[in-house]
Amino acid sequence: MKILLTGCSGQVGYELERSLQGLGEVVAVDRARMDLSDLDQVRAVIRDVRPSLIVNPAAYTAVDKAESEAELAHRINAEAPAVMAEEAKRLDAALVHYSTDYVFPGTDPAPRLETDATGPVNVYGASKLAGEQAIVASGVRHLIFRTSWVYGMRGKNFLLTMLKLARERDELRIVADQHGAPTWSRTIADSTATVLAQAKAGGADWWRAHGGVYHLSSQGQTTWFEFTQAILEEAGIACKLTPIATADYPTPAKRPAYSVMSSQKLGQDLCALPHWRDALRLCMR
Ligand SMILES: NC(=O)C1=CN([C@@H]2O[C@H](COP(=O)(O)OP(=O)(O)OC[C@H]3O[C@@H](n4cnc5c(N)ncnc54)[C@H](OP(=O)(O)O)[C@@H]3O)[C@@H](O)[C@H]2O)C=CC1
Ligand SMILES: Cc1cn([C@H]2C[C@H](O)[C@@H](COP(=O)(O)OP(=O)(O)O[C@H]3O[C@@H](C)C(=O)[C@@H](O)[C@H]3O)O2)c(=O)[nH]c1=O
Repeated sequence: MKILLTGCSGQVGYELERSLQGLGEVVAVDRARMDLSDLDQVRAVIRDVRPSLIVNPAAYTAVDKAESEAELAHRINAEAPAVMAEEAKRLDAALVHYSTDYVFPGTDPAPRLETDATGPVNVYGASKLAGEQAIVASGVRHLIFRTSWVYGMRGKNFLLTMLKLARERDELRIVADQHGAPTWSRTIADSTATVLAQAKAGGADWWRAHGGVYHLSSQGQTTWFEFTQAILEEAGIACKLTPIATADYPTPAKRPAYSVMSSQKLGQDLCALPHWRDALRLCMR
């Protein structure tokens, strides 16, 4: 199996480059080799590499900035995946793509299922949903993993921001009315590899039976405030934490109040997922 992996400098891409090694030859490309805002280049690289599988964790992930860069976010998160899908189909290859809890409006306080109605409340979420829809519409063999609140010990993420701020400030004010499930980048990469090992063994029949959209988030749920408490507890850092309302932390992008997803479908069919608190402990150790 020849795997074209995008975004290998990102949180998930970095972990995937390691996790996918046992599955075949991994051709990992970064922005310098394949810029997702250049659709001709995306097409050309795929035609040059001729993969049997494309794994695409690259994305425009700056949620607030996307509000003022909607066109760029849409090109990277929707149009580039559409080109990947089209080219993968031409090659009879499969496509693994990542999406987000932010495709949901977050108004209903029950874990979302894959079959639930979407309705993004910000530009980033809308661009990611458009990417999902383009892939599904293309008819390519695909897996779309919707994940949430991704963190790890490298890259740009909430955990590293909180560790930095807690060392610099006496007090942190953190929103306590947005609910979600923090998910370690390594959990995403290892789960992807587990599922792809099954796909490799099962061939075309496997994709017919199991292809589609899956929620891939850690078990349990929390708020950004409680997540910060847990991070500082693991790091042994004492800093005053004050819970605040979303309204007291104005941002350019609106965020869903409740974006917990049920990963039961993935857990039952293909791969068990850890509780967010256990994964956080493991990550920080
Ligand atoms: N981060 C999160 O909290 C969440 C992420 N997701 C989804 O999971 C997936 C992985 O996210 P994550 O690893 O956290 O994201 P990161 O922001 O850590 O990494 C994004 C990657 O995309 C690359 N990239 C961005 N723009 C371009 C471009 N124009 N051309 C080529 N590469 C580009 C970045 O390259 P460079 O280093 O050069 O910028 C980087 O390698 C994405 O699909 C994201 O939407 C879903 C839910 C939560
Ligand atoms: C820095 C900071 C943030 N916050 C709030 C702002 C926001 O509501 C919440 C999270 O902040 P962030 O901007 O780090 O997180 P955000 O960029 O919204 O994270 C999202 O990223 C994209 C890519 C996804 O797909 C989502 O699943 C989700 O992980 O924390 C505070 O309350 N206090 C603070 O000091």
